[in-house]
Amino acid sequence: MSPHPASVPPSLPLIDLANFTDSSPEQRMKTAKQLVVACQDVGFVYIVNHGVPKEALTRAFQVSEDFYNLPQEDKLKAPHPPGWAVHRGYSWPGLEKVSEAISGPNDEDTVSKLRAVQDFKESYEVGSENNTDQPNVWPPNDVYPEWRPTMQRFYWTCFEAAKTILRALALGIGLQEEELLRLHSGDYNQLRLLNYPPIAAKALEHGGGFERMPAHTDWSTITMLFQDDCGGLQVEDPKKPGNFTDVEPIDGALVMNIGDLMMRWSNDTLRSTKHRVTLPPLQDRISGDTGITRQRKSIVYFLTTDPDTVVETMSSCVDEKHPAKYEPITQREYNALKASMQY
Ligand SMILES: O=C(O)CCC(=O)C(=O)O
Ligand SMILES: [Fe+2]
Repeated sequence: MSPHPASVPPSLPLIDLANFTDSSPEQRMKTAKQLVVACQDVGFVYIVNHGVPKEALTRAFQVSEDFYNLPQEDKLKAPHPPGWAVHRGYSWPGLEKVSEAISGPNDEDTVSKLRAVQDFKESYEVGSENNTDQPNVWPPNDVYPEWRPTMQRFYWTCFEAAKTILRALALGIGLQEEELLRLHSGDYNQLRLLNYPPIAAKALEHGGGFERMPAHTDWSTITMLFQDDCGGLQVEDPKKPGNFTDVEPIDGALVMNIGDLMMRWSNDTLRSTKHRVTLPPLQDRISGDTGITRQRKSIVYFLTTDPDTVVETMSSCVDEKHPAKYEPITQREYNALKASMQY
């Protein structure tokens, strides 16, 4: 698939961050406000000139590809620890979901094709080496020596770019420019390398609601997402719940979205919107006569604050008509609260 053609308007607002970094104070403020409006309306925005160098991104995707091409037994040498308290290392969800998805024509042929393509996604999560709450999990060095240094470097490359976004958001929402960044040391972010293996389209089509990744909101303050040119990411239309719009890949653009924590601190002014990953658009869906969809890769960078810093509702989002809806909270308390709501 070729990248989104320039003649077609993108499905989300698009911000050129060069208008924030290299321009007059008026232009900076205008861009910051545009970013905030997009985050209020949709909660999702394309950003170009985002500051992640193209070579660094190409390299991260290449190294990710090489890692996922390793034999499974090698990938499993860095397993995600059991349970959901720690988000590190390699996650291989197994075959079960695929077999659950066969609620359509349950013929032998379909089943064996599904087994051949295995699961919806695999992922690998990386944090800062300074985060003792969630120590990194790495494979032994001889498995793929490039993996660890490349991903460690890329983690911080993403944070550098994120700083500009946090500055623009703060300014646009009426805070001091450094106010949001001050809450993010960078040591509590999460880099997530995702691989969606080729899958028989039937697994999803007859699966009664199964997706490559089901609809969810992000737990982060903000998320930056880089996708390859496959497509399949969709965002819920905030005005029409249940309706999802394609977020087509745009060459050179990242997709930024607001997470639950930022929504809370902004007194629900900024929107944490549901999104999911489904099949690529119809024209790109099937490869050959086997009915197998393309592989998809994405790289996600979740930002969050330091776990024990108390964060109050942003002063600029509270007035007589809009009293603060939420108590001050730390990220650690917030995560515990969310987990208790889920179980
Ligand atoms: O792969 C994608 O495009 C989306 C990933 C995502 O939403 C997530 O990891 O939270
Ligand atoms: Fe997400």
